[in-house]
Amino acid sequence: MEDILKKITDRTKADLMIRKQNTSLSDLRAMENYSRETISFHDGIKYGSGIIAEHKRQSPSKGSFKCPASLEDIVKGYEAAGASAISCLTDEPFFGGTLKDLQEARTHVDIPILRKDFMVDLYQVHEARAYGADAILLIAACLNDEELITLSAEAINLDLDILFEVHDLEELNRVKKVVKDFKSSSYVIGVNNRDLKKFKTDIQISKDLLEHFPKKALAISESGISGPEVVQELQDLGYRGFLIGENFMKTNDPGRSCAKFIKATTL
Ligand SMILES: O=C(O)c1ccccc1NCC(=O)[C@H](O)[C@H](O)COP(=O)(O)O
Repeated sequence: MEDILKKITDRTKADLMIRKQNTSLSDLRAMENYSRETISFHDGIKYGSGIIAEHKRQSPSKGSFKCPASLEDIVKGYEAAGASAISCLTDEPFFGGTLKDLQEARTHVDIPILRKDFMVDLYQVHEARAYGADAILLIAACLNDEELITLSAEAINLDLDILFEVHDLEELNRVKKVVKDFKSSSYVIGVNNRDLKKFKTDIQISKDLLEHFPKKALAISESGISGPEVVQELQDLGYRGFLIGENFMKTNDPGRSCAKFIKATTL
């Protein structure tokens, strides 16, 4: 596991001990969103613009984005722009997000929402459900094979879609072993273009890995997508989804930036 991921997941595990003491599983199950009907993240991407627009206040690589817009304006703006889904960061120490952000976003939009966090424990899958997510992120680099299987089974059980994230062929092969036993053919695999050691992004990683994808997977490219021409290039290769944060959050009006971006990808 890369150092920054270890740092983040160590902190996540420590924070989880406190959250579990404060809020039991039955408290989570009693929350209103826990029993709502989820919206398909997979279908939202497959049949929409493919843009997964991210709400993130800060990141380890870029620091604070100092975006003056409110969460409400941002997520409503993303939906109005034609985003297929929203990615909502809920990690607080490194990304400045909260579960309350997820819960609030849910009240403002009707498109699917991905809980963007570092999932290492079944409890977090229940949190995602309780706070209004439709999908969770499972990062192969943070999980061993058994954990990947256990967390994905729980997500499916709770009607949550899964975005499996990989950085290289070895991780992709591990995810392929997990999804081959899935009854449903609707699974989503994302390639993260960010090198977590150097914090540099390179879309060549997406280009190189696509030929190794399982045929039925919906392919997503994540991070460092700098403009509509990159989306076009990756779309031509077979990518269907594009997870974009910085490009929108570094502007004063992320919704407007997203609208311009989506318009330019469909010209
Ligand atoms: O963004 C980071 O610095 C980062 C560092 C360590 C782990 C994950 C990190 N980012 C999470 C993401 O995957 C991105 O927020 C997402 O793909 C959007 O990327 P971008 O469009 O480059 O903001």
